[in-house]
Amino acid sequence: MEHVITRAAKTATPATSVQSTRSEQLAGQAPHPFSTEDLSIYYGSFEAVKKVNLAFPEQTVTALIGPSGCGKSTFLRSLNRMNDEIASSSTTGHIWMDGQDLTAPETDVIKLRQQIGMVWQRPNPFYKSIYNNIAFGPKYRGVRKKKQLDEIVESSLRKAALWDEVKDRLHDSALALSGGQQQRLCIARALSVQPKILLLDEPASALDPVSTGKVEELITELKKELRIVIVTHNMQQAARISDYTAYFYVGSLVEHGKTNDIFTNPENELTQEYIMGRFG
Ligand SMILES: Nc1ncnc2c1ncn2[C@@H]1O[C@H](COP(=O)(O)OP(=O)(O)OP(=O)(O)O)[C@@H](O)[C@H]1O
Repeated sequence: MEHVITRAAKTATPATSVQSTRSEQLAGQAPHPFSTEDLSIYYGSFEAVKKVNLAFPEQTVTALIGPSGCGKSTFLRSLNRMNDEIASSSTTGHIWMDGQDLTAPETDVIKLRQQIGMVWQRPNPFYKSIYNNIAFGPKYRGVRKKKQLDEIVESSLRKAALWDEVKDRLHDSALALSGGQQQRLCIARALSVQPKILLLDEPASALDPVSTGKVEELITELKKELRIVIVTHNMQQAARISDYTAYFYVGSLVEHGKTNDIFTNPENELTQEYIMGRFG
């Protein structure tokens, strides 16, 4: 059974992280199937993310919100070890997935990034055909049979709600697609290797309202199969699509709880100010 997620105390300040540690919360229990424990992330000696404890329940969307520079993207990128690519970055604490500590040096990060897919703010399709964008990951994993690849391409594009728009031009360049279609293609590409978790870093911020709506619908559909973690500056979007919201401020997790509670009755004054300011 997944552990209950606590909300932060009303009076605490972000400087003294308001989340209790997992050892306090969950003494004697196994780690949550996908969670962080006292996760800190540094650039050199600068602590960009401070001892964050956060759990992501199955079949839910968690929105990470907060002012610019508060560590949302850094935290998100660390979940599949993408932050390792930044030379000055280092991590303390733990990221748990199914009992494994993903921060362990022996973690196979290539495999990990198949299990925890990521979609960036700006669509970044490969300079390849639509088909080959999707088939790339499965081929890399050893799928060779054309029939099997065809099936993966179709099912991934269907899941990303793009199949009907591209089924007659699968061998055209992916770069000929609109921005919104390219972003759904990037989601389909992440889905092609059957991830358990999808990380989305402001996936709709570069899109027009119609494309944004399609991506939001897609997220709501995909959460039936996946855990989704999304960074967004768009409060309406967070309120529409997420089940849980985590508010970050200068690297600390200030408050985390059910989205409806966070938006209607935030416990921490900082959350309240941010949400009122952004919503009002
Ligand atoms: N590659 C890097 N090297 C050094 N410092 C970095 C790097 N990336 C981010 N930072 C710093 O870490 C802190 C958190 O940045 P991050 O991008 O995670 O914040 P964010 O909340 O996602 O911001 P935004 O909403 O503007 O995208 C900031 O002070 C930022 O300047």
